[in-house]
This record gives sequence, structure tokens and C-alpha cells, in this order.
Amino acid sequence: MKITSVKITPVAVPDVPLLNTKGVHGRVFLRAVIEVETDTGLVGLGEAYGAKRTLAGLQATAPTLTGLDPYNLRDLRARVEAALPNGGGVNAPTALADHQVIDVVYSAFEIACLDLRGKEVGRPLHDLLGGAVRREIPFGGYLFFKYATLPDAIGPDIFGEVITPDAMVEQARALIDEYGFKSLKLKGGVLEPDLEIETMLKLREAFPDHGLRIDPMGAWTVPTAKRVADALDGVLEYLEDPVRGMDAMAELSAQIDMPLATNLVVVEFEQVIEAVKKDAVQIVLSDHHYWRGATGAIHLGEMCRAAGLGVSQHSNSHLGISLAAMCHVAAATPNLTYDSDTHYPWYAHEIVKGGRPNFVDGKLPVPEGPGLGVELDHDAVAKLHQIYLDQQVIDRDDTDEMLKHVPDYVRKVPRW
Ligand SMILES: O=C([O-])C(=O)C[C@H](O)[C@@H](O)C(=O)[O-]
Ligand SMILES: [Mg+2]
Repeated sequence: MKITSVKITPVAVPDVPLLNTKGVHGRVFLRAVIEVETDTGLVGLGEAYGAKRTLAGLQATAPTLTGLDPYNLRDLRARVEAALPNGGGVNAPTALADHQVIDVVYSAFEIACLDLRGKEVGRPLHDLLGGAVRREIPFGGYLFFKYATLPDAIGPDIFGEVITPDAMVEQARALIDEYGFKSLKLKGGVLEPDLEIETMLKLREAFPDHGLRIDPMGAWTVPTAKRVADALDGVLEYLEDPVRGMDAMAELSAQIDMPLATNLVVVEFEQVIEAVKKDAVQIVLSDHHYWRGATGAIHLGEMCRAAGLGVSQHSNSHLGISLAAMCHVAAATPNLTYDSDTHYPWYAHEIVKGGRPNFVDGKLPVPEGPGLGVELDHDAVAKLHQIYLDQQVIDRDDTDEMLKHVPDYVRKVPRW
């Protein structure tokens, strides 16, 4: 089997004004849909960030993949490196962490190659990753403070404005009622720390048995984070990226018992070693979009096992190809023992056939069809591509978006 052509389709999906440390989501989020064709007639699928740097990296690499054997991931890596001298620019496609574009591009094509291999041998992707240890993948409810949508919104609002602890409890209740989630993650760093402490305590009171987490993406100083950790002692299963940078995480970690998790200070294999040496984190969030695909995410799981670290799974706004890949990675990572993050409930669209999957008790069954186990709905992709063309949004800039809601907004990290 050899690759004959690669098609990259940017799509824009209606989004809602979800708040985070950097600002707020705009009216659409961007993804790139990848179709890799082969001389056997099989087509492998992938899904990546769709903001301009990733898209440029994908487009520059695509023509160089002709003739690639999807079983040779080292050749894939060599071709991606050759197509993207200087790593494709070191800045993050989502501007949230320093993920190299090169890793993001490699990861997207790696998933497509694995999809092809699974389709060729008629086995689900998790079988190619070492086999499933679980057939149902538990996800957590991802809570966001949010504004009501602006007049230029192109999709329906969900929950309207949510900027108080009580409103957040109602958001959580609605998500639990609809999806059955057994754990909740709050995107923090948005309100003052005392209000976010109050929010977590109210969530604990309302949902006594749910696993709880908060992720302020480095919005706090070490003393503030220590104060929050003390106030939420025994309430959280982990605290995610409370402070900015490896050394600040290590400084905080030395002062508290609560486990620290990250998707910001450990985004490359070398950083796992540094984090262990400094005892900076106890849990690493895996993500096949930048941890060198699904095989890389499996390697990360093994490295964390050896180092005595826990593994959880990170998310960004995504569609069903990514959701399927997340399920396969979670199925085949024995020590991924936390409920995975997902932004899925925030969006109404889908690009795979069969539409949106049904979460039961917060879980999804791991797809059992060949490869990723999903098929592309070309009409749905065409509609979202048309939105991409119409909206003319080509990059993600949450800080810039924030100025539309709060004209004098100034981004500050740490803020408190
Ligand atoms: O765990 C995280 O850091 C994320 O989920 C990153 C996302 O980009 C989130 O902050 C968002 O969607 O605003
Ligand atoms: Mg995070």
C-alpha cells in the first residue's frame, strides 16, 4: 500500500464564547480534515487543528507524502521534517503551549496512516496500539465560564452567560443530566480565585461523588495556587497547570500534597524527564494531536508508568475523527485511569457518518470497525468548509476575541 494523494480540508465549526485565561473563544473554531488516498483504494482519515500555522504545515507536507508506505512511520517523520525545515515554526497552533507544528503535522498524518493500516488488515486501531484494556471510555464534563453569544454568532448559544458559582453548578447539572458524566473539570483562571474556590466547593456539595478538577492554565502565582490548593484539599482529584512554567510547578508541588497535572509544561518526551527530576507534576495529560500521534501517546503512557506518573487525556475543540482517536488511545493506555477531557458537548456538528455518538454514563464505546472505525460524511465536511470560506476566520486568538466583549481587556499571566 502506497500513498497516492492527500487532501486537506479546513473547516470552521460554530463556537460559543467559552472563557479561559487567554480570553474567550470566537464565533468558530478551526479544524483540518485529512484524507490520505492510497493505490489500494483505501482512504485514511485524520483531524488536526485548523489554524493557519498548522494548516500551512499540513499543506506543505501533503504533496511530499506521495509514495509513502503507511507502515513506515519513520519515513513519515523524515518527510515531515524535510517539508518543514525549522520545525515549521516553534509556536503553538493553538498558541496555548509550545507544541511544535512539526509534531502536530506528524501526529495528524500518523493517525491517518494507522487508520489505513487498520482498514487494510480489518482490525480496529486499538489492536494496532497493543490492544484494548477497556472497551468503554469514560469522559468528564468540561465546564466553562462563558459569556452569552455576540450578535455575530452563527450557532445557537448553550447555557447563555455563566459567570457565577451558582450558574456553574447549573451548567454542570445540565451536562450531567444529558451525558451522565461522573467527573467535572472547570476551566479556571477566569474569575477571582476566591470565586473559583467557591465554585468548586459548590460543585462538591451538589455532586458529592464526582471527581473534580480545575485548570487555570497558569493564571495563579505560587502563593495563590497554594492558597487554592489548601482551600480545596480533599476536594480535587488533581490541580491542572495552576502556575506557569516547570519551576513554578515544582515550587508549588513541594508545598502541597494535592497531585499536579499538566498539558502545558510537559508537551515533549524530554520534559517528562525534567518534570520527574524536579518532581514538578504527578499527572501528564496525553494528547495524540501533539504527542506524536497515537503511537506517541502510547509511548508517553509507558514512560509515565515507568516514572510513576499518572496519565489523563487533554482535549481541544474537536470533531468526531479526533474523538474516535482519543477513544482508541484511551482504550490502549492501561494507566490512563482518569476520565478524559472532551469539548464535545459544546458543539452541535459532526463530520463522521452516523452523527453524534451517544454518551451513556459519561462513556463512549471504543469503535470496533477497521482503523479509526469512523467514516467521513462528505456533505457535513462540505458544509463546514463553506462556513470556513464564508467566515474568513483563519486563526485562533482568544485575547483578540476578548476585546469584543471587554474593550479594555489586558491579558495577564499570572493574573492573581
Ligand atoms: O486543558 C486545557 O488546557 C485545554 O482544554 C485547552 C483549551 O484550549 C481550553 O482552554 C479552551 O478550549 O479554551
Ligand atoms: Mg489544561
